[in-house]
Amino acid sequence: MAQSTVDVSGLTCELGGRTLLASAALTAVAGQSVAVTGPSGSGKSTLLACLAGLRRPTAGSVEVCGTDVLALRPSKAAAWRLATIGFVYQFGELLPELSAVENVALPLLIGGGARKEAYPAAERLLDELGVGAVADSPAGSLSGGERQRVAVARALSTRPPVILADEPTGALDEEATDEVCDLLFALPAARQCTLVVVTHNPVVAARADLRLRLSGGILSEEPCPDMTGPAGS
Ligand SMILES: Nc1ncnc2c1ncn2[C@@H]1O[C@H](COP(=O)(O)OP(=O)(O)OP(=O)(O)O)[C@@H](O)[C@H]1O
Repeated sequence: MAQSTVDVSGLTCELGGRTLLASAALTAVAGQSVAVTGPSGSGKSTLLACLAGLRRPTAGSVEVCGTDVLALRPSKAAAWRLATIGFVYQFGELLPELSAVENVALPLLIGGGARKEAYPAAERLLDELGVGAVADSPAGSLSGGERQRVAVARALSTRPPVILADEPTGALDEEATDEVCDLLFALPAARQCTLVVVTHNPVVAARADLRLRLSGGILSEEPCPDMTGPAGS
């Protein structure tokens, strides 16, 4: 069996007097996609923050690609995160004054990469993701769909084994949602990475290999939805 890239157990997180995660468990392997749904405020983003070592849980263990995330020293955590995790957020969170290619090259430059390698690599990624034509456009001028594709390219720039996407299609119309989903859900197989997507959209969640729901602190597996009926058609 493939080795887990994400291995979480007993994850408990109490915040503001609420138990957002009560002994949650999650295991995912390279090549697998996971969707997490649940009511607003249930703690989905908090779960991602725990996976990335950005939030310290109250209890439990978080292992990502063999690293005990909770044991990471603060001085090592940022470099580990840069190499291991790519983030995609709801509004892209690109730097609007920088061009698309500059945004995508940035993680490579921050990681100590040379400009002469970072920029061609960023351009290649933008081409691969179908947004090569906007490489030199300021990120602030892009459409929602273009912005999210560029955000995915940025997340992939350091070739991380884990991609965490928090409502990556939450600001997109149906057509752009489909396009960005096509791109995102192709990543695990194409790049042998693990994708964890937080979403409110059941159509997006249905595309994942593993669907989890977080509600009342309980993270539980959801059965494969029937998308053939009137509600899903
Ligand atoms: N630093 C904090 N201190 C106290 N409460 C917090 C803190 N950060 C987040 N919360 C609360 O924790 C709860 C869970 O937040 P989180 O963003 O993880 O939920 P979510 O499921 O991702 O929500 P949404 O779907 O609306 O994005 C919310 O009620 C939020 O207000």
